[in-house]
Amino acid sequence: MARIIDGNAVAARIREEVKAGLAGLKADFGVTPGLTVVIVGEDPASKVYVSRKHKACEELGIKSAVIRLPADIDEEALGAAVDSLNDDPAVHGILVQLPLPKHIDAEKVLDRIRPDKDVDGFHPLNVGRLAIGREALVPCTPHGVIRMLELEGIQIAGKRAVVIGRSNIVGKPMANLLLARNATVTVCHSRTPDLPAVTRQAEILVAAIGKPGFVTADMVAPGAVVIDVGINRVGDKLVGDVDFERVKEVAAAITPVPGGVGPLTIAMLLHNTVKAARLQLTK
Ligand SMILES: Nc1nc2c(c(=O)[nH]1)N[C@@H](CN(C=O)c1ccc(C(=O)N[C@@H](CCC(=O)O)C(=O)O)cc1)CN2
Repeated sequence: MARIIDGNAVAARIREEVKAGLAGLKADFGVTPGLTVVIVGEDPASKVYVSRKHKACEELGIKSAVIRLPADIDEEALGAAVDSLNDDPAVHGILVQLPLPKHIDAEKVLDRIRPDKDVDGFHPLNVGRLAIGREALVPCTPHGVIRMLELEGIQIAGKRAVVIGRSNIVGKPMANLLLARNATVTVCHSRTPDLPAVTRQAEILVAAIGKPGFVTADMVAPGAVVIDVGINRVGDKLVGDVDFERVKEVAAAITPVPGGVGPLTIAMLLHNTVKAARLQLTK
């Protein structure tokens, strides 16, 4: 049976690293970094995630603020709120919680965040810098997966990695991060012919599709490392994109849902907030 990777334990180790980074910022510049999260509307899951982000900041000693805006706010008013955070020197990190209401063009709003305050790493400048191997603020979830592999002692260089899903938030940055660490990377998606034949080649398989139980045991090579990025609500249960119970019998290591990749998203946000502050202070 596979080793079950404990995402909460990995997140705790990352928070210790962030603590050291915070102490370094204090010592070098006398600064405590500030993160502001903007949430629009009343999506229940988003509210939970935003309050977890706030709590995680407070626990570590990062200044945290949450701006709550009504669901019917127009795009320009939301953009103006971002502009004022861009101009506020006490705010080192800005995050607009997704999803946004349908009438708002999320891309336009995210593009308005100053790239050096873009702690989500979604701004085209950060996306491009990551793609060409330059220093960047990197999306939290895929960066968390990389840190998890590293801290768990799982080798990436020289491995065949397959990423299922090509979203801008997870799939594409995940592929770029694995490539930057010298994996041989294949990205699969809804138009990939014979997807199981491709996934069976993977030594590291990352599932980021958003379909409960999509990855079945016959799609996984014996001894593979399986990382489940899916967070799907089925009834009152939270399940991943991987059929955990069966795949764990085939894989060498696997992440559960909940308790796998999810906790790393917030830990890496803390990391990015400290990194953003340092970027701004050393300009
Ligand atoms: N601006 C952003 N919006 C969203 C992001 C993001 O990275 N930036 N990611 C997701 C939501 N998200 C953070 O915002 C997030 C998702 C899941 C978890 C987490 O800890 N999951 C736990 C279980 C949580 C539960 O019980 O509901 C787990 O998997 O163990 C944290 C943050 C979409 N929006």
